[in-house]
Amino acid sequence: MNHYSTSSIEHFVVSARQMAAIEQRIFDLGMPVAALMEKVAGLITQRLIDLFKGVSKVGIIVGPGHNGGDAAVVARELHLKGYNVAIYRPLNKGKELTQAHLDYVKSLGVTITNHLGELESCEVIVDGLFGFGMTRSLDGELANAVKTINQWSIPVVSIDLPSGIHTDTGEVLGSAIAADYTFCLGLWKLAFFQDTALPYLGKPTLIDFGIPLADVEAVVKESTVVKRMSANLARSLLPLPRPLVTHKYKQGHLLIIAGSYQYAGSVILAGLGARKSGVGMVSIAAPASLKPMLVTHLPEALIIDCPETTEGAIAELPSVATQWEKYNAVAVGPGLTLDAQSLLSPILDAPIPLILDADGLNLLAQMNPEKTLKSRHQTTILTPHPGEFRRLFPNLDATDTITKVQTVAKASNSCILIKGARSAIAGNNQETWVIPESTPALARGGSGDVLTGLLSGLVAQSHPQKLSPTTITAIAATWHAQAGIMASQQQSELGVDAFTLTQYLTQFVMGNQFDT
Ligand SMILES: NC(=O)C1=CN([C@@H]2O[C@H](COP(=O)(O)OP(=O)(O)OC[C@H]3O[C@@H](n4cnc5c(N)ncnc54)[C@H](O)[C@@H]3O)[C@@H](O)[C@H]2O)[C@H](O)CC1
Ligand SMILES: [K+]
Repeated sequence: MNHYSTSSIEHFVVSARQMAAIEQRIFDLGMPVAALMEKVAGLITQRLIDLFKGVSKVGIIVGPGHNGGDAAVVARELHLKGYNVAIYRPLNKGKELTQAHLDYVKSLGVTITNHLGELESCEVIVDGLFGFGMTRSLDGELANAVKTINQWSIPVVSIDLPSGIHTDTGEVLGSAIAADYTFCLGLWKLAFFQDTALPYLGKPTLIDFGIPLADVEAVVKESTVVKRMSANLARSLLPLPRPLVTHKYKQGHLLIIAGSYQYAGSVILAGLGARKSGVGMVSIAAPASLKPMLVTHLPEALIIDCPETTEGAIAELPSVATQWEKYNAVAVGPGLTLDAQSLLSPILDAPIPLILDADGLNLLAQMNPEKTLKSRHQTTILTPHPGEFRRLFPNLDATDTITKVQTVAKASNSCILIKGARSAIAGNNQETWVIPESTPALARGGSGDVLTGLLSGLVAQSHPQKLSPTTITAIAATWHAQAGIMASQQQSELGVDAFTLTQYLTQFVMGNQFDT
């Protein structure tokens, strides 16, 4: 673990297999299974009571495994507190502990039915059908029940995961409960950071039931660790510290190679993103005709005029733009167009960190990306959206974003960020990060250019913490997403144009209203 604080429960993201192993370790050390279930269900019950004040009738769905066991204990506790509880149990079989809880709750007089209709008059439904033990697709009657519940307008709280969602990939297995709230138990599961699961999760929260960190680290250190870059964690690492005695070139010199006559604004947006990163110096290599405009918008930047093609793309780079010893990082891509064809090859030889986005990625897609990237001797960071990613790696056999970034990072010896509602990042050392929040307001032209500039500006800065490029990329992605969230809260989703976004970047670093 690094010296900064990722060693807390909320920063780990586990697979179903890892969760089961952690749980097993706890049981092997002497914790009784039933005691853990009791503890977890007590916390779930209290959160339900706090969330749904004034509610009196609660429907509880109890599945065959321990997810159902949790739900049965919740049913008992709510009944004892005076709630009107009805249990829907679609499958007659069940694990022993689950069955024991059901037998007891039945003896207390709680209705247990296999007719879903009896829950239609409930004010809240608790989904304990399946948790991380779900392995097979839902079909037949179970799938129909899930569809019916989704059609009702009764709020649904899922225990651990919405039933039907694959714990790791976030895929819908046949059909899935569309929850309003999901209480994730103990540790965040991978599904919470997969775009496919998002429409089903509702508002996700973690129920920390006191898993000792030592048990988590004992299990996840051997396999791939996935970490969650929360807003608070990103903010604790920003701004990158500057020594008291320094000068602009010691704070990093970033070269941005971007722009064309057609996409002139992309250079400005990348430049504004870089400005907000705190980087010491920015040089911009762009088509010569853009210079007056660039000087107006980015007076602090050094503009390197590039000869243009007839279409207004960069035709070639002047020698000053390839004197790599002058720069600490180079960002390539925004607005280049595919006319800037010959540009990329010499840049790929640059012995400094390279950040590729947009047309930088599209140009790379034409030149055997995996092999090309592998031959580089310095850090390479790619920031594709899913479309660009597919063009780069069309034959990749992986369904979910987290596996995709991990697979490609390893095969290409690079750091990959796939941008989405939930972005994921992996580095060649298999360090993996997920970004827990974003806003659809960021799905807007120019927003990616801002991220490119911001990220590249961070990469160019030397800093005593020596964060890995993968960690830096995760920080930039969270910073960008949180600035978007802040902008949309204050200006509505309509107000989050790329320029406005840049104005919220500093506010995120200074703000204290984010507690995720
Ligand atoms: N460590 C924790 O976080 C704790 C978790 N608890 C809860 O336990 C579940 C996991 O329990 P488990 O019994 O392993 O799995 P499930 O409840 O998800 O159910 C598995 C059960 O269902 C069968 N099954 C799977 N798919 C299907 C299907 N399509 N159709 C029919 N049956 C299916 C499978 O064969 C199993 O029998 C976790 O999520 C938490 O909610 C503990 O209570 C506390 C600690
Ligand atoms: K569930």
